[in-house]
Amino acid sequence: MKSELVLPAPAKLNLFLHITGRRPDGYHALQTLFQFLDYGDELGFTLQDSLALECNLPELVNDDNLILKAARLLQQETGTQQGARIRLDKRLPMGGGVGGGSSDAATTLLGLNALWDLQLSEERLAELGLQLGADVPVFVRGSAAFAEGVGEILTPAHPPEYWYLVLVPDCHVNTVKMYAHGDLTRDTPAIKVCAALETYEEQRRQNRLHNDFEPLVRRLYPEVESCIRLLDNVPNSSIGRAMMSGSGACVFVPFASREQAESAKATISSDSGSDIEAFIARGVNTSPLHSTLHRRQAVHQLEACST
Ligand SMILES: C[C@](O)(CO)[C@H](O)COP(=O)(O)OP(=O)(O)OC[C@H]1O[C@@H](n2ccc(N)nc2=O)[C@H](O)[C@@H]1O
Ligand SMILES: Nc1ncnc2c1ncn2[C@@H]1O[C@H](COP(=O)(O)OP(=O)(O)OP(=O)(O)O)[C@@H](O)[C@H]1O
Repeated sequence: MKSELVLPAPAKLNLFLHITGRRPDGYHALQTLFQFLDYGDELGFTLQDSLALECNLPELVNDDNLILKAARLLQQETGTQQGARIRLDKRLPMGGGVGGGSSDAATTLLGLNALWDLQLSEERLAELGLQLGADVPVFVRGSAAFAEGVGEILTPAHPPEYWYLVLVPDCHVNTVKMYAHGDLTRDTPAIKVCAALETYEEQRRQNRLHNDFEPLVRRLYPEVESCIRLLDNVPNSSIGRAMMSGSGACVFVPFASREQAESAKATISSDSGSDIEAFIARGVNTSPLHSTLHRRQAVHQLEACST
């Protein structure tokens, strides 16, 4: 039986997000700090003649799925005739602002590049990824980063790797609609990359970080507003205030340890008496996708040495 290449597709958080302008093509100029979470979807890749996608959520199996788009883009780019059975175990909330679809696309680009032995550089894969979505390049590069442009100009960053309690409000926020909304703030002054990175932790401690989507999304989606209030008002040992990721809906709050995040999660579910979906994950500056691929490469090198 052919073996399956199993790879993670981690979530991301936007630790802050500024919209600094709108380009002539309608896309928005951003400045944002991306960090990965050690939590996400799982993909499995097995060689076969044709392309096929399987998923625990059957409604995600369609031609618009970014996984199939990424696989076809690689076939077009390289002319390869190879195919694959791709298994998606979907765990990340959709329309959650944690980049699930984009991460799946990036894992597919890196996974099939390895499975089909295409030898494309990470730089080329990031360029291909940008054709699929503005959030794909950071997942391809695999390093926490300060991002500019539409999110593709990346400067590696090393924010503290806190534990996060992430609440998943019971609503889907449509990214395209939020970017198009008349009330969105689009004129946050641009900051210098070195200043942004040097002062990040101090700004965070002083609760001075912000996400330009947040006021609009809180106003339009009461579910998001109430999750942020819940995180800010329930007594807990968080080390900062709650913020929203991307264009929403997920909101997150940092803790110094997993235990503290677990205990806040328990307090929130008992005090609020609600069953809001939540998960705990660690912020990591190297993508779990890249850690897995590096381990796999090291094992292959060891095997090659011992034969
Ligand atoms: C909100 C974020 O998640 C922050 O990281 C991203 O900016 C969204 O990235 P994404 O979901 O990968 O977005 P894409 O799939 O590339 O674009 C969807 C739509 O969002 C709008 N869009 C996206 C990114 C951007 N910098 N400006 C935009 O105006 C465009 O109308 C675009 O047609
Ligand atoms: N593999 C995929 N997984 C999830 N959604 C996908 C996928 N491929 C395409 N989509 C489509 O993309 C939409 C948004 O998905 P996603 O989960 O990436 O949103 P998001 O977390 O808000 O992303 P972002 O933070 O990049 O704005 C979904 O509603 C779905 O229609």
